[in-house]
Amino acid sequence: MSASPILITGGAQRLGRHCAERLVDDGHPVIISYHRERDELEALRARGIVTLQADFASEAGIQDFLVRLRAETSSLRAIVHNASDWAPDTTDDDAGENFERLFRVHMLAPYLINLHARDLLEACGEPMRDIVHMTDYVARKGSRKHAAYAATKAGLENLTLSFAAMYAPSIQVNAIAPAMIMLNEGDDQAYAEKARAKSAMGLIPGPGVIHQSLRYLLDNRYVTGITLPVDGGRHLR
Ligand SMILES: NC(=O)C1=CN([C@@H]2O[C@H](COP(=O)(O)OP(=O)(O)OC[C@H]3O[C@@H](n4cnc5c(N)ncnc54)[C@H](OP(=O)(O)O)[C@@H]3O)[C@@H](O)[C@H]2O)C=CC1
Ligand SMILES: Nc1nc2c(c(=O)[nH]1)N=C([C@H](O)[C@@H](O)CO)CN2
Repeated sequence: MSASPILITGGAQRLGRHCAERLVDDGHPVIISYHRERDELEALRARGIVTLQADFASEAGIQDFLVRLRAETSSLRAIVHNASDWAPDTTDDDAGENFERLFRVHMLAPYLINLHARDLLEACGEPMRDIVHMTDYVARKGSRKHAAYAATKAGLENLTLSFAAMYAPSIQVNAIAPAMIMLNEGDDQAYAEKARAKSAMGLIPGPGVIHQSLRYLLDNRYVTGITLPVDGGRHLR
């Protein structure tokens, strides 16, 4: 029986792409979702990674993705809910729409995909099956400029507890809560230095630490319902 694929949502760039490529190196078939088509996707496709378009900003988009996911595979080894919109708060008329969009991307999409793709995980013939939610250090701290983002990540963190209880023992459900892992385009040296100073480890590690954390959860059959901080000791500063 061939191995069941691992689904990584939002896997076209940055952390999700790094993990998708490393999981292929580890021998897993991988499916990613992407929001925007772009040339870089060809390199992933060339490695045999299946790419499915998705817009999780609406329930219709989430349901449409699920239909195409089921057409693509009859089982899954794991689901990594990585897709995310790091939108700052807005104070004008679209503040409510901004919050609702982040709720859909960070909470409704993982919730509906976990509910409606459970049977795909149960169909996996391998001994372990996993769901991993990518949350954020700020889920427990809040954020002055990304309150809606932080609140919806906190909701995703809470969904980890509920689904871990619902799905045990056949499916393990955990979260990874990163702090600064990699910079964004346009981040200058001053921003980078300020970001490094926020953690006890004083560095911006890059996406390898997320693959390591994901590997730990995928390989450990006795861990469920936890949130794994990967934040350089932010809480110590
Ligand atoms: N990078 C960091 O330092 C940190 C990251 N995290 C978390 O780790 C995860 C990965 O971070 P990072 O790689 O920086 O994430 P990105 O900002 O690169 O977002 C990941 C993907 O989410 C997709 N996405 C955004 N909106 C939608 C939507 N409406 N529907 C479907 N997909 C969508 C994007 O797709 P597309 O590109 O195709 O538009 C994007 O490629 C995220 O959950 C993030 O919140 C937490 C703390 C720190
Ligand atoms: N979807 C995203 N979420 C987050 C990002 C990002 O680039 N995309 N970046 C961060 C920052 O690194 C933040 O941790 C800096 O303090 C947080 N979330």
